[in-house]
Amino acid sequence: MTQQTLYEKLWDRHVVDTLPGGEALLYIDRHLIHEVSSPQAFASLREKQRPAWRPDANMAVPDHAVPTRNRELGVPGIRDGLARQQVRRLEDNCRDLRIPLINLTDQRQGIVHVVGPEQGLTLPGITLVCGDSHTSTHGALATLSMGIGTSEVEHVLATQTLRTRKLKTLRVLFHGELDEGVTAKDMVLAMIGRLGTAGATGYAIEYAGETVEQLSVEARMTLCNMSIEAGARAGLVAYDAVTEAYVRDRPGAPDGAEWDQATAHWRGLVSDPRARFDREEVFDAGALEPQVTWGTSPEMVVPVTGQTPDPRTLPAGARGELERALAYMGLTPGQPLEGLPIDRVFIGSCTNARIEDLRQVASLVRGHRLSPRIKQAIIVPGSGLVRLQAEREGLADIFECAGFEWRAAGCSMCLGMNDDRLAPGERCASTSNRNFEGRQGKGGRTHLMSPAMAAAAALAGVITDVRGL
Ligand SMILES: CC(C)[C@H](C(=O)O)[C@@H](O)C(=O)O
Ligand code: SF4
Repeated sequence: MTQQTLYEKLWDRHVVDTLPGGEALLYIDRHLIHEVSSPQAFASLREKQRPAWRPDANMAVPDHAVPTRNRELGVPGIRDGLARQQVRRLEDNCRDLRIPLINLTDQRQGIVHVVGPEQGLTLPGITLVCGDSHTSTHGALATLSMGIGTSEVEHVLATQTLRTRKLKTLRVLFHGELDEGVTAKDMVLAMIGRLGTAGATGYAIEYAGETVEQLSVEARMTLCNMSIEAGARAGLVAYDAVTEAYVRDRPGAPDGAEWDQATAHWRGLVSDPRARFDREEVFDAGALEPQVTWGTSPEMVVPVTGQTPDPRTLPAGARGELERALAYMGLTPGQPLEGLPIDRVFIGSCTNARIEDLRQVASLVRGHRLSPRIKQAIIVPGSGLVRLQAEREGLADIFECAGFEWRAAGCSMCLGMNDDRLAPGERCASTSNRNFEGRQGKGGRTHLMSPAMAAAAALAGVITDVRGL
């Protein structure tokens, strides 16, 4: 029997046609929509008077531009005019094309990549796209998921298909047991550190090995989420009993006889034992330390016990990027990361704002107070349902007693498109996925890390090794 990788199986089952020039037409089972990347697509369809081909295959939710305070005010409560218009336009567009929308005041609202899996809109074996690069997140459920551009959003709305090229396959194997305080975030940051931000360009990454098998679906989402930060278009984890337990009873999951049929099919969503990958990378997860980025790209990452690099160790022509990053970050060559004073803490984003992330933070900050050095520490749940769950479990009280601000769901300070921003020069311990210049606000300095490490930084007021807490 031919041996196929998971990616190849998902691909073959969705190809509608092969096109001249090496592209294929791929059937798209699920399309998720947010307010930032969709307006032109809707406008163009309106101009051409084209309807949505399958409105019910879509789901829209505003997340990027939404405020994380005063949410009871709904859309009129959005202070920024542009943001208000974006959210309003999403509502209007969905009404016009009869596309289901989870609106701002709906309890299920949240970051599109948190909402999809939570609602069972993301299912094993399907193809899923969204006009957002972190759509790779959904691959944690053995879903072929990819970020697309605005013109492709239009194409998917109109035809329920995507023109795309087949990716190469990269298997990233993690062996060994993670140390206490070391998480999926550290695994993926270490991977990006080794591969570089363009290291997996043109590939779909499948995460495998016993470390990955031991991870929860939420942690697998953290891995898949940041695949794009290594240049990969998609991330995948094979279907197993962990996946099955996660999907069961989700609102969009099949039930009754359909559940049995579906799971019988889903159990085949694994790479065959002798399937050939185009490339393989192996990591010793047991030797991993908590990771922290020091620079302005996710690949500029070191273990927390490490230090910033020294550009002088590179040939003269190659120093520019490091020098610029160090200058922007206000750091010097060879400076240790541990002990670096932090101004703000952001715990949130589609990488790390699910309930398990919040439980981990709560377990560390319970009964403690934020360091007086910290100007502000915010915790932004990935969805309204995560927020509700955290409140039920008493986590929100723990956060507030410790001095954190407890907010409503959205992308928040992951990117400066809403009210939550860094001021110039401020240094932030952040659980998000991008540390580009100005990403969290003009002149802001971002250090990416796990929720556990961000919690440790909040208590210590400086970057600190969570293993010592
Ligand atoms: C605004 C949106 C299109 C963008 C993305 O594609 O990823 C954003 O979510 C991000 O994280 O930078
Ligand atoms: S949380 Fe951040 S990375 Fe995720 S979709 Fe929103 S802006 Fe993009």
